[in-house]
Amino acid sequence: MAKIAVVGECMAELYMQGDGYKQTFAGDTFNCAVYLKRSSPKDSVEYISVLGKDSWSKKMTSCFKEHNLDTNYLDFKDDKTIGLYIITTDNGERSFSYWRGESAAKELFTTPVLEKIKEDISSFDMIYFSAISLAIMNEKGRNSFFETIQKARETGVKIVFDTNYRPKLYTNTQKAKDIYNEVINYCDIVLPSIEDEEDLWGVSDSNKIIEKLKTAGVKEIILKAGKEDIMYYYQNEIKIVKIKALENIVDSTSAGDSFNGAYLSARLNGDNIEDSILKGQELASKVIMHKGAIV
Ligand SMILES: Nc1ncnc2c1ncn2[C@@H]1O[C@H](COP(=O)(O)OP(=O)(O)O)[C@@H](O)[C@H]1O
Ligand SMILES: O=C(O)C(=O)C[C@H](O)[C@H](O)COP(=O)(O)O
Repeated sequence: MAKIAVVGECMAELYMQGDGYKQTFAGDTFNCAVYLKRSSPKDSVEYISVLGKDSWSKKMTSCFKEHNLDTNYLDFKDDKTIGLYIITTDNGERSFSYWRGESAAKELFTTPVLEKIKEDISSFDMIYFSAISLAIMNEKGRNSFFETIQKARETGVKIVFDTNYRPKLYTNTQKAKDIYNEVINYCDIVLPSIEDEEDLWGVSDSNKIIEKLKTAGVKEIILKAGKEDIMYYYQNEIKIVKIKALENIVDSTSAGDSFNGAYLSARLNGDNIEDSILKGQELASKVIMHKGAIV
């Protein structure tokens, strides 16, 4: 049984259904955690976050449990709550509006449970987080987090990063670049997407994107590119996996997160890179044919 720690923020999610809105819970790291757990139910997937003590935070905790996520390192802040986002789609391509000002998750890696996390962190096989997890943390939390993953990595824990770039979470682009440039030095596996790289760096050359991560010491890189073929780097080779492009998708929300969940589950269970990419692709192809992050 593998043990995976997933660090980040889950929010209330709203999307149009019929004449009104359907409310669920979602957030990039949570989405990956759910799909990872579904893909390998025997593995333990621990969702690490900070919630409030209000009724919405309680509903969210129940939702984590319904998805069979472990919740041993959740913390709960007085006078805080959870964030909210609404999905809008245009020909299936999603965009988001956010309300996350009072979100307790901004306190990640600053609350009392941090001591327990630090003590236990080397018992995990893998730690997964995203650029969104890093962007919502305050400076103190991010520094504690970086210290924790560096120590964990020294004991053999695999560190996995999804580059999900959300400009609204930064006061300026340079801050996002600085965080990215630091964190890639601490990672074993990075799961970027061409769209994020273009948005943050203005770079769409796949070889350049891979070269930069490789130079930082990343050993496994899977470059997602929507409906385009996937380029990967592993054991000093760069290769391409062909994918079947789908037209007329319903909602691209969570394409990357579901891909990551199925991919990592396959890797943890001994599949090779190409088979794991195909499993990620297969799941993402189903998810984008439905509304919402969790289908
Ligand atoms: N239109 C599509 N047709 C087929 N597969 C897709 C399509 N859109 C996304 N995918 C799958 O989902 C993965 C992640 O999509 P992408 O849009 O690159 O990530 P993100 O959601 O992080 O922006 C892709 O690598 C691919 O496997
Ligand atoms: O944007 C955020 O802060 C969220 O967490 C909301 C969404 O659930 C994810 O962004 C979906 O992620 P993708 O897999 O890239 O579509």
